[in-house]
Amino acid sequence: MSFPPNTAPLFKEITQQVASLTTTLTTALAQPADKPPLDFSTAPPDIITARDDLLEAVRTLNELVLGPADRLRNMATEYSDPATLRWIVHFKIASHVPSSGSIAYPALAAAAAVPVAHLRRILRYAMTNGIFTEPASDHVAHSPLSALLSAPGSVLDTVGHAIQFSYPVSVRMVEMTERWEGDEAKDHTAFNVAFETPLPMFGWLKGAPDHAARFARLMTAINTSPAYDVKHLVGGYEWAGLGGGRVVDVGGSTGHSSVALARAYPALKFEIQDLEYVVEQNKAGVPADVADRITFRAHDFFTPQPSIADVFLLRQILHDWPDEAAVRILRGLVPALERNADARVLVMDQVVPEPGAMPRAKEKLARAVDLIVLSHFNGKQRDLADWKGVVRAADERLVIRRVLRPEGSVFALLEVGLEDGGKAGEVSAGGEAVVPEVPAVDEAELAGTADGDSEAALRAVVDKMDE
Ligand SMILES: C[S@@+](CC[C@H](N)C(=O)[O-])C[C@H]1O[C@@H](n2cnc3c(N)ncnc32)[C@H](O)[C@@H]1O
Repeated sequence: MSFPPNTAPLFKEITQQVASLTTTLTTALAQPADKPPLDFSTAPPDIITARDDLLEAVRTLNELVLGPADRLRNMATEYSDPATLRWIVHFKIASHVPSSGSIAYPALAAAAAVPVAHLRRILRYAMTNGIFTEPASDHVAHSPLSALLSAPGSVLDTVGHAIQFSYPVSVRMVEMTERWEGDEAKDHTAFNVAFETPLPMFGWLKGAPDHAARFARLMTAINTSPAYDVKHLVGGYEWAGLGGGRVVDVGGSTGHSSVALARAYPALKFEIQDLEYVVEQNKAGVPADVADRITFRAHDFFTPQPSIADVFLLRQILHDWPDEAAVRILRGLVPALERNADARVLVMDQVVPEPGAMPRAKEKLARAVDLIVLSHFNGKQRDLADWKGVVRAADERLVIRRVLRPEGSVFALLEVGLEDGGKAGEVSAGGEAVVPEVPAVDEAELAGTADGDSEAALRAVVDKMDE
């Protein structure tokens, strides 16, 4: 028996990567070699890439050493990791452990109101994952990991939401498929099975204030992280070229995108559209310096667009919806595009890469988000073929003219317009244009392929729903 031949070279490569990253951290960041930063998210891009490469190499080495059978066994049997974490978070164990020193198991059990026998066995398993330590016989103390679970903060919010909300949903995907066989209704999901409710997730959250508040904090944290920053919208498109044009921010929520754009482009005017109650909540909150150029309008985006504008912005809207709904939202904008030959739709959302096109860890994360939106509310993270499918299904004259990828942004900008709008390819790219000029290519790519077939099927479904 031996390890695969590429094991030793990989180990050597990892050693070199560790040495190089350590040097970079100590010199570039003046970081003591024995104390690496815990949070790499704010590090310069080259350091993040070096760390990603190292993690990928370590993962590959781990897989080589394990071999196929043990890799599968590990994947299948590590369910105790999330299960114990869920128990610890649910009973708020970490908050009862002192920040320094330790506490005896019976005292900790009494403080958390749990049976000491369960506590001891579950914590001793968790300790093998580095959560808590047992520095003296029958005493529990914090580890760096458990300390993060002891007080409110973004780590506890992320872990708590994942483990108490999404994890029970994820294990119900079998029932979702068996019960609804791929039906895309928002109330036919693994969430509905796990939470035994007929309500769609966002409707259910309205009646669950604790879950809703944590979810809102999490969304705020994500939306304010660098990859989601609204600066990518502001700098990623040729807004200045619109002169004194009008932008409709469809599903604009609080209007933070429009406010940022209004500040950067003093000639532009904005209308923020959303559901009536959202408009009522937000219309008084527009900052005074841009208030004269921003208006609100209650509008359901499943109905025809009433406003005239140069740009209809759909930021983080369509991924919330299954294909048939995304098609109806886009279709609602077509009359507005017909009214103004210069008008375009700007979709800011993720474009999932082709399988294998990015490092595995990143691809895994992107695909995990896709499974979350599928299992929770029948949403969809789309690749380019999916985007082309929904766009063409909305109206056969509608095309993706360009896909712009602002550097550092998790989202791409898809410029969508009517084929006969006469604007294709005229505007220079504000980021990397991966599809410089699309219509003819789209037709060829879609025709006769599985995507073309699904687009036709999709259009038929939506046409039927419209009847
Ligand atoms: C994920 S948020 C995106 C908000 C904003 N565009 C952004 O980028 O942060 C989705 C928004 O769509 C709005 N929305 C949901 N259903 C809607 C509908 N039928 N018509 C109009 N807006 C709707 C929600 O109220 C929410 O503000």
